[in-house]
Amino acid sequence: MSKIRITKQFSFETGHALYGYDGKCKNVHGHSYNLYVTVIGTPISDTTDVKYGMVIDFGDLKKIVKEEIVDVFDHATVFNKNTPHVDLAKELQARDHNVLLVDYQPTSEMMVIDFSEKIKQRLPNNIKLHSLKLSETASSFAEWFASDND
Ligand SMILES: Nc1nc2c(c(=O)[nH]1)N=C([C@H](O)[C@H](O)COP(=O)(O)OP(=O)(O)OP(=O)(O)O)CN2
Ligand SMILES: [Zn+2]
Repeated sequence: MSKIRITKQFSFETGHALYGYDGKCKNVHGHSYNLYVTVIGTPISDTTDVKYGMVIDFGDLKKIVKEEIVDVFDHATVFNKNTPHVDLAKELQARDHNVLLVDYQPTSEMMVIDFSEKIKQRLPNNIKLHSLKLSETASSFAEWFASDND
């Protein structure tokens, strides 16, 4: 049976700031992120399986990505916890804001690496993460490919 790639798109609104950056993105601001998740596998060939003909049910993929990423990042503001922004984060958290402290500079590149690790650990053994595309503006995106990183 052929290997097939399937893709599901997700969107979420997230704030961030790039501490130490030499441009406007050092300021706290937000993006309407789009995330394209592509997995690869063989469509189920067992005619008695309720998932017959599917690599993975889009709904099952949605559940994984929603729990690991969308529900965590949507309407949160992301700061690098290794920078003085941690003080700002603590102040916001004390005022009941949804703040996410991460162990990296929250660029598209670093976020997509983080997302790849989170999604990979939730996929069934027979399904492989093929690639991710994360766009933060209409003209800017970062991509992760398993083939570049295995
Ligand atoms: N390699 C990266 N460069 C920049 C990132 C990033 O994640 N990776 N992020 C930013 C800012 O967070 C912000 O996204 C600005 O990006 P940019 O595409 O420059 O946004 P503009 O609105 O200026 O884009 P135009 O569509 O060209 O107006 C900065 N750099
Ligand atoms: Zn930005």
